[in-house]
Amino acid sequence: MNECVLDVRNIVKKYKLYNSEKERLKEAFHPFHKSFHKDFYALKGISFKVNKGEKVGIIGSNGAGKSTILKILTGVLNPTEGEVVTEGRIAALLELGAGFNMDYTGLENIRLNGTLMGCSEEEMEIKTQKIVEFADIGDFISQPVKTYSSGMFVRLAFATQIFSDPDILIVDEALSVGDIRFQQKCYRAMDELMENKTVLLVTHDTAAVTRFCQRVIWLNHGELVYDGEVTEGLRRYKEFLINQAIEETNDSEYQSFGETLEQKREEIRLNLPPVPEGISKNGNGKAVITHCALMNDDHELLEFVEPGTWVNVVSRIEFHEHTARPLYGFTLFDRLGNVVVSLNSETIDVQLPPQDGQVEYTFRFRMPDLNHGEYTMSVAVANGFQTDHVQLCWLDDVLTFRVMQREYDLPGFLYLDHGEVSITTLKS
Ligand SMILES: Nc1ncnc2c1ncn2[C@@H]1O[C@H](COP(=O)(O)OP(=O)(O)OP(=O)(O)O)[C@@H](O)[C@H]1O
Repeated sequence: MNECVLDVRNIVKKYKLYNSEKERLKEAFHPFHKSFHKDFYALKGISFKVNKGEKVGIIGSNGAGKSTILKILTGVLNPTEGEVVTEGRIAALLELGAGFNMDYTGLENIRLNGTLMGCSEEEMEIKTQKIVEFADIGDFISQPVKTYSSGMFVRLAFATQIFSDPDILIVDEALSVGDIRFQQKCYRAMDELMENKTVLLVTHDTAAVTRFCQRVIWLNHGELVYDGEVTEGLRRYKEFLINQAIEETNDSEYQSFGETLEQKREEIRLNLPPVPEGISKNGNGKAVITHCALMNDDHELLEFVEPGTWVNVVSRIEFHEHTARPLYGFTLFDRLGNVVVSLNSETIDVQLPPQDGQVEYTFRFRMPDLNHGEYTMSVAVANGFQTDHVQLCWLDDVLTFRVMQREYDLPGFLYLDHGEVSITTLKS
C-alpha cells in the first residue's frame, strides 16, 4: 500500500514586481490604493504527491520555480494559494543556511539541532559522534561556523540533516558545493540511511537524478511539465534544453562560420567541449584536435567513471591535408603520471579510412577495473602504422576523470573485486 507523505495541492506563488523602490512606496501610501506593480507568478498551480520511500528528482532551468517550491515545502515561504500536507519530519539542505547559528561552533550547532529535535543526552552523544565523523572537517568542528568555507559548511549541514533521522530529506544544489568524493559519500549515505524514507533531490545535474531517483518532476516557468519515469523525463528535458539553446542563438552567426543549423543542433546534442586553452600540444600540426570529451553512451560528459562501464573518447579533428592512414588513440595516466594503458585504432584492429577535412572520431572502450583516484588521458591522432607513424596532433592530459572510492583501500593500479577461492582439504 502506497503511503502518501507529501501532498502538494495547487500551489501558486505570486510576487509583486515594482519598477523601482519609489513605485513600491507610492503604492504603499496611495490614498486610494492605486496599484503600481505587475504580478509575477513564480508557481502557477503545482500539484503532486510523493509516497513514502520515493526518491524524486526535481529539475528545471534557471528561474523555473524549484527553489520557490522547496521553500514552500519547508515552510520558509508561504504560498499565495494552495496548501502542502506533510507526514513526518522534513529535513532540508537548502543553499541558504541549514538552521545554523553562525556564531556557534560546529559542535554547538550539532547540540542545538539535537535539542530542537528533543534528543536525550545519550542519543545526542551517539549522534554527535556520527555527525563529526561523517563531516570530517577536523579541528574546524570546534570553530564558529562563520569561519567555515562553503564546502565545510555543506559537510556539516548534510551530516547534521541526514543523522537527524528525517522522514523526508530535501537536498538542493547545496550539495554541489562539496568536492566530488564528499558528494559520492553523501549519495552512499542516502542509499543506506534513507532507503525506506523519502528524498527530494533538486538539481541541474541529470546524472545525479539517473543515479539516485526513480521519478522526476520537471518544472518550467512555474508549471509542472512532466512527472514520471526518469529516462523519459530526462530525454524530454534534454531535448527541450537543446531546442532552447538553438532558439537563443542567432542563426546567421552560425552560418557565418559555415555551420548549418543542423550541425549546430548535433553539436549541442553531443555537448562536445572545445579543447581548453593551455593544453600542451605536440605533432606536426597537419591535423588539429579542436574538441575532445569523455562521455558515456548517453553523450553525457563524465567527471567520474565507474570502472567496468563503457565510455567514449570523442574528438573533433580538422585534417589540414589528406591523411592516408589515420591512427586515433589515447594514453591513460594515473595521478603520478604513470602510464596505465595505451590504445589506438590499430591495436583494436580498426583501420580508419583516408581522411581530410573535419571529422569526429569516437573511441569506445570498457574502462578497466581501476583503483580509486584521479586519472588523465592524452589523446592523439597520427598518420601511419603503430610501429611507424608521424604524429599529427597529441594533446597532453586533455581529459581528466576520477574513479570513486572502492570498498577497501588497497594499493595498485587495478582493483579487482571478483575471483574465486577454492579449498582443497589435505589429509595428513
Ligand atoms: N522575492 C522574489 N520577488 C520576485 N520574484 C522572485 C522572488 N523570488 C524568486 N522570484 C522569481 O521567481 C522565479 C522562480 O525562482 P526560483 O528561484 O524558484 O527558480 P529556480 O528554479 O530555483 O532557479 P535556479 O535554478 O536559478 O535556482 C524566478 O523568475 C525568480 O526571479
